[in-house]
Amino acid sequence: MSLSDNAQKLTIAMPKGRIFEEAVHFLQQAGLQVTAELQDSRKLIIPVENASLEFILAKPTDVPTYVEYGVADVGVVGKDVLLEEERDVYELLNLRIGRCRMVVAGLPGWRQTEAPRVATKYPRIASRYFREQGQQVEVIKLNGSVELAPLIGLADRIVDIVSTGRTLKENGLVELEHICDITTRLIANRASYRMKSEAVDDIAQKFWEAIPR
Ligand SMILES: Nc1ncnc2c1ncn2[C@@H]1O[C@H](COP(=O)(O)OP(=O)(O)OP(=O)(O)O)[C@@H](O)[C@H]1O
Ligand SMILES: O=P(O)(O)OC[C@H]1O[C@H](OP(=O)(O)OP(=O)(O)O)[C@H](O)[C@@H]1O
Repeated sequence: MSLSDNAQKLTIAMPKGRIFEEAVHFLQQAGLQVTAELQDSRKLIIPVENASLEFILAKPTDVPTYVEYGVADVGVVGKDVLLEEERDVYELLNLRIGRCRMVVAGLPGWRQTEAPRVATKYPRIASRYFREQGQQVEVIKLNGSVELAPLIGLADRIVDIVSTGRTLKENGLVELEHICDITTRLIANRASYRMKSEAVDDIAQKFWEAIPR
């Protein structure tokens, strides 16, 4: 049964920013009628004509929040955000897009110091990683351009995302430890997964078939 025949309206939270284009292309590959409005408009709520679908365009870090609270039934979001935000949602699919990796990085020739400082956009991921490594660190939360921290003496190391490695290289930093690989995921609200199971299963099936293999 197609979504348009399905009486259950589905709200999908989409991540604005870096992976938005890739996510929109994925939706098109999954056969969803994505209009140019989804890409060109500044609107944040975009209904899909003739389909029981509605997109909300959110900051990536907020996608799991909208899904946990049920104002979005499903969401497209990076695994880094899921690991950092720890929201109570179902993770349905690894979409295998938005590929990158979470690493520890710093200046070459870095040496262990007493309780080193680690700067990151991901304090929970960083704290958990160093705890698992048995290392005591002071985590400093930043909201972006994290590579600055070792260059200006704010921190000894950073925990951040890398994909091409260009930002690290152009700032004279090197990868020191690999934490985990990151890709984009499809998540669902727990109640929607039961109450709108037909519509959620339908969209999950369409996404499953569109996953690059
Ligand atoms: N360099 C990268 N290469 C590939 N994917 C990335 C990269 N950086 C982030 N991502 C993925 O894209 C998602 C969104 O990243 P983006 O930078 O757009 O969000 P953000 O950090 O919330 O935005 P902002 O940088 O404006 O604060 C991340 O959650 C991650 O999964
Ligand atoms: O390995 P690269 O291809 O150079 O990508 C890595 C950069 O991408 C992300 O930054 P983003 O552009 O998302 O901005 P931000 O620093 O504000 O997070 C990440 O924080 C790194 O800075």
